[in-house]
Amino acid sequence: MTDSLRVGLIGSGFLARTRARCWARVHGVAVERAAVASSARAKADEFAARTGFGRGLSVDELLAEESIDLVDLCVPNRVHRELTERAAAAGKHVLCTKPLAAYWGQGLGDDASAESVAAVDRQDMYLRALADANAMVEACGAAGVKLFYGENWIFAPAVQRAAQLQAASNGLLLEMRGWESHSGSHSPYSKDWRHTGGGALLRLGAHPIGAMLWLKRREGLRRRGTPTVVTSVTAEVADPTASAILDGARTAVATGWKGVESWGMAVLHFDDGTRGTVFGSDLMLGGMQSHLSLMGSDHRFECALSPHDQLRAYAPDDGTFGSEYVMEKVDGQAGWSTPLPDEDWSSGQQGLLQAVAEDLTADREPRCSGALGLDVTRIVYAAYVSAAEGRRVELED
Ligand SMILES: NC(=O)C1=CN([C@@H]2O[C@H](COP(=O)(O)OP(=O)(O)OC[C@H]3O[C@@H](n4cnc5c(N)ncnc54)[C@H](OP(=O)(O)O)[C@@H]3O)[C@@H](O)[C@H]2O)C=CC1
Ligand SMILES: O=C1CO[C@H](CO)[C@@H](O)[C@@H]1O
Repeated sequence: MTDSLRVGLIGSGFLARTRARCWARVHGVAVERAAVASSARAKADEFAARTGFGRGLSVDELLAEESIDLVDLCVPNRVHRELTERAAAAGKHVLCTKPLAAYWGQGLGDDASAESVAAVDRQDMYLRALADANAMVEACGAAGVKLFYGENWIFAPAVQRAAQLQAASNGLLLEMRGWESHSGSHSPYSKDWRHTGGGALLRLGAHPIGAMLWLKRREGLRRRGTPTVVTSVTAEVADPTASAILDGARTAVATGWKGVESWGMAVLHFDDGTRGTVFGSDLMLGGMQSHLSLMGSDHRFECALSPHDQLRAYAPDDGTFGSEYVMEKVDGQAGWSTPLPDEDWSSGQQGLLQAVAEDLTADREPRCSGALGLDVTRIVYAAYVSAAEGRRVELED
């Protein structure tokens, strides 16, 4: 048991910026923001200077830095496995963001096109992605380091409080509905199977899937002494922006997806007969929409992660509030808006890092572990099989 933690960050993009803010606010554990590495050393130096996150290093240097305890991976899905294995081999604990693993063209060669990756049979994708997720869990186990799965939804205060109230009720969660949606990712990697390994269902739907698995697992353990798990999945995916009819129409949502879906839905069938329905969509204007509805036998919760209306603002024009930020994926200020008072808190990013720091320094089981990430990967790729083959997929398949 220690009370300090030295963190190395890999990546200097969107998530890395969020993590840099959140690591600075962890309390009760002395977190040293030791170093950052990115695809290029210059980017790491610039990130360190801008955010105050230690110093810039190359990835090799960061992994060789003996004093770093935990590596926080904020890099495209394509490199999650490789960097997790390298960090574990270097004796470092790992926090890997969602999705834990993905199919981005393993086995096709470095020059495979986005189209050839997209054409791979979904069963093969399922097996490859799952093999990677398993390998990550095993590598960390063999090295004796912890693998944390970075699912922020679980630590959103709204979800945490709902889970606490649910535990206090007698009720059973009968139906859950969750979605994360916006109008298209900022990341150029996200449009391409070769980097992301899927579309909206993987990139956005992974969040509600993670939260649902976590909630039903807890509920099962509490009510019947065994985790409630998903046994089969039914799903649909599509890219409605590829429609020729869209040509010439005014379009504010992202377009140009390279074979990945911009919309996906999956029905999770739990072994107690209850259901979870998940949506991931890049077709929803109006900023980040993250919501979880929990319909219990004697209760109901509406967890509004984003937006929520703790603060509503009106501005006659863009620029009324200077260059102030409103919320994720909202660029303008004009009209009514919902500036989130503390987005890192309400999204659960802050709570996630607090939990990682506490679990590591207390040397206890991660509250959000690689095993959960593995299950999410399994469900997403089973969903892709279901969507491709038009059938319900049993997870033993
Ligand atoms: N709520 C959440 O939990 C969120 C999770 N994510 C996840 O975070 C990951 C990154 O996404 P995001 O931050 O949006 O993407 P960005 O494109 O904004 O950032 C990715 C970063 O990784 C760097 N990078 C790419 N390849 C390597 C490599 N081999 N070694 C070191 N650095 C590398 C990139 O450098 P360069 O720009 O030079 O290529 C860039 O700095 C994804 O897995 C995504 O799913 C993302 C957003 C939110
Ligand atoms: O939460 C999120 C917000 O959007 C990003 C880009 O689509 C996702 O990668 C991420 O998981």
